[in-house]
Amino acid sequence: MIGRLNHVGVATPSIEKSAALYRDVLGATKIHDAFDMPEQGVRVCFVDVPNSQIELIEPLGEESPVHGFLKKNPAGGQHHVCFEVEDIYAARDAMTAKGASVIGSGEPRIGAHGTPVIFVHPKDMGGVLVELMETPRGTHA
Ligand SMILES: CC[C@H](C(=O)O)C(=O)SCCNC(=O)CCNC(=O)[C@H](O)C(C)(C)COP(=O)(O)OP(=O)(O)OC[C@H]1O[C@@H](n2cnc3c(N)ncnc32)[C@H](O)[C@@H]1OP(=O)(O)O
Ligand SMILES: [Co+2]
Repeated sequence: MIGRLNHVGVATPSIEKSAALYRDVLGATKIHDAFDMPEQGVRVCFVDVPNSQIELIEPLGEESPVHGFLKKNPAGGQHHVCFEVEDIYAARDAMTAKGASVIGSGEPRIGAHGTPVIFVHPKDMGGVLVELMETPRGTHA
């Protein structure tokens, strides 16, 4: 069911500093402009790597889901992995049917690439927060 690894989410207290790390130390050549997603409580910046991306995420607002993570990991760290799926509703129903907890109401929300996403709780994913994202139309999974 899961398709391509779309991105690895990395929480950071400073997108600016983390972007400089990926550019100046790791040699990333394409750092996209950061943008706010108030409805998701994050500021986001994508760093291109061959065949995938790093998604730098900074908390936005007091209710941000990233706040708790940074309290435990003040320097930031690997936050989630995101896989592409063909049909987000079918993926959601499959997760629920297999006993994996879909976070929130279960209704997919629009993610950073403009397609619907869900999150599956780390307690059911071997300790890894898993994001499932519907593949943007016109691309392959
Ligand atoms: C959607 C826009 C963008 C995109 O790509 O499109 C993004 O990806 S934005 C990413 C930020 N948004 C989210 O992460 C939404 C889903 N996350 C959540 O709802 C929460 O972060 C949640 C429920 C995973 C954890 O909530 P909270 O931190 O309040 O819970 P606890 O601190 O009590 O943690 C419970 C339990 O889970 C472990 N945990 C927490 N975060 C992670 C993580 N990122 N990876 C792995 N494990 C995590 C935590 O250690 C606790 O474990 P325990 O053994 O019970 O101590
Ligand atoms: Co993500």
